[in-house]
This record gives sequence, structure tokens and C-alpha cells, in this order.
Amino acid sequence: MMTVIAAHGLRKEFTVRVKVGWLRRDRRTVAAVDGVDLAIERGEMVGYIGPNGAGKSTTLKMLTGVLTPTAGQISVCGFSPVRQRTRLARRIGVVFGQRSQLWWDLPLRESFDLLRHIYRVPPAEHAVRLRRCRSLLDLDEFLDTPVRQLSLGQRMRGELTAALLHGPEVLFLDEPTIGLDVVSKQAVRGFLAELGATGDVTLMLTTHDLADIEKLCRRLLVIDHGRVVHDGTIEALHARYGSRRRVVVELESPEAPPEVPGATLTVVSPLRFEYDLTGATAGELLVRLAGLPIRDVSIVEPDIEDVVARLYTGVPVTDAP
Ligand SMILES: Nc1ncnc2c1ncn2[C@@H]1O[C@H](COP(=O)(O)OP(=O)(O)OP(=O)(O)O)[C@@H](O)[C@H]1O
Repeated sequence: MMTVIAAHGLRKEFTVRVKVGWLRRDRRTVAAVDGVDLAIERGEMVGYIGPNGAGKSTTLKMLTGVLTPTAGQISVCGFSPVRQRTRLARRIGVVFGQRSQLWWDLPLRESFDLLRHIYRVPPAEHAVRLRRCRSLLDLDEFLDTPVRQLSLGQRMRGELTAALLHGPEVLFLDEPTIGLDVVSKQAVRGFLAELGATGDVTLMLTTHDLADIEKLCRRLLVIDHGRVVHDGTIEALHARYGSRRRVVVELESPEAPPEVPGATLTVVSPLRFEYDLTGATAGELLVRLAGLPIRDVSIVEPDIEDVVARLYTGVPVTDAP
């Protein structure tokens, strides 16, 4: 395995002016990122999430060389982002939702051409990559439209293409699906999933849309108040917070539900009851229910929104089974 993004003791302080009383303002130092350690391997797709103001964008800005850390070490593709920013730029792609790397007055096609010159990409390579993006991201119908006239979803598809035309090894995305309609979100997610499946590109993305994470990321980093509070899979997060799959059973006629080891029973009505799976599998449970006049059974997966909301609000971790 090869670590492509590494950070140790990463810290960024900002000086802010805070109002004290009627007229006085004091300068105060706040740590937007407060001792973050990261090690992301080649080909990983990592979601970086956290509540507003947690420090996500600040971290990405330091990893891409836009901001100088107050303390700590960073290595991305073996480079120090601030000191070797130009060399790093050839190896990474960056999409920050708020900022554009396209030329507003030019048609998308010409922006792509300019980027080819800036990064000195051989024409044949450029053509192959552009063709791929055109088909996967459906660019053709607006390729000749000036960027300022594009919808948000069209522009985001253009931004992703722009970030990839020089063949980066690492892609940093800050809120790639923010404000997009359902169809554009799906297009962007599908595209990123495909990109990730090749295993060649390492992807780190911030998002408030947890469906992005569920669709794309095996690994989740959660940051709060500038510190990493979870690093692991979504399943590990569920396990840590004790969230469980639930089996909902509906009967044709009233019957007493059995107690099943490894499942916690809740009777909702004479015809409906639920089991939280604390140890048993859904299959084991269904075997125990075989004699009942069952009309319908459904399995409800734990909701990642719930778990993350609990994590953000600091609800203590329950004892997982
Ligand atoms: N240039 C700056 N000067 C002062 N404070 C800043 C600056 N940039 C960020 N901050 C502060 O640092 C903290 C972290 O901000 P950051 O933008 O990294 O959060 P975030 O996790 O990306 O939030 P969001 O989800 O709202 O985008 C916030 O409290 C923010 O107000």
C-alpha cells in the first residue's frame, strides 16, 4: 500500500475579531483545524464530513497548498503542498464548489483547451480523457455554451472534467453535489463511482449529503471542532453507535410474537411488531417466525443520517453488542 495523502498534527489558527461589550472588539485566536492526523492510501475513496464550521474546507485548503498550516506536516503525492504547489498541481485535481477553474466568457470546450495548454497535456491523451468525460457526464449538449450560461449541474460536470483532464492521481472535492438537482447528483455520483472503481485515483470529498458517502466512500472521516472524531467504515460507525437493522412484521390475524434471542421485540399493534437485531441475523429471526400468519416482512437498514446527527450533537456512544 502507498500512502498518498498524509498529515500529522495538522493545525490552522485564524485570528478573528470578536465584539466585547458595545464598542470594543478583541482579537482572538481560533483553531479551525486542531491536530488532525491523516493517512489515505492510493485508490481509497474517503468522505470527510462534519457539521458547519468543523474545519473541512480549511483542511482541504491546506492539503492542496492554498493555505499554510499553523503547525503540522503534510505530504500529498510526496510533495509539501505549499512549498511545492506548482509541482503538486500537476498531480492533483481540485473542485471547490464555490470557486471555478473555468473561464466564464468562454464556451466549455475552449476552457478545456486552455487547460490542456496550461498543463501541457499531449493532445492524444487530452482527447481520450475528454471523450470519456463527455460520454460519462453527458457534456455534449452544452460543450459550446459559455460557462456563465450553464446551470449549476452543468457547470459542476464541467468543473469535474476540468479537474481531470491532466490525469491527476488525487482528486479533492469540496461539496461536489451541493445545490444540484437529483439527476445531476446521480450523474456526478455515477461518474465518481466509476472513477473510483479503476483504483487509480484517490478521492477525498467533503459533503453534507450523506447519500454521497453511502454511494461512494468505504471510509469515513468525521471532523468536529477541528478534530477527527471518527475514522473508519460506515458499518463501524453504526456499530459504535449501536444502530441496528430492524425487521418489521405484519400479520394477517392477531398472534402473540415470540421472544427471539439476539433480537429486541417491540409490539406496535396486534397486527404489527418489530425486532431490533442485536445479535441474531434476519434469516435466524425469520426461521423463528415461520409458524405465524405473516402478511409482510420488511428489513429497515439503520439510517446514516441518524447516526451522524448523534455524532454531531455529542450523544455518548452506547454499548454496542
Ligand atoms: N479566513 C478565515 N478567517 C477566520 N476564520 C475562518 C477563516 N476560514 C475559516 N474560518 C473559521 O474556521 C472554522 C472552520 O471553517 P471551515 O470553512 O473549514 O469549516 P467547514 O467544515 O468547511 O464548514 P462548512 O460545512 O460550513 O463549509 C469556522 O469556524 C470558520 O468560521
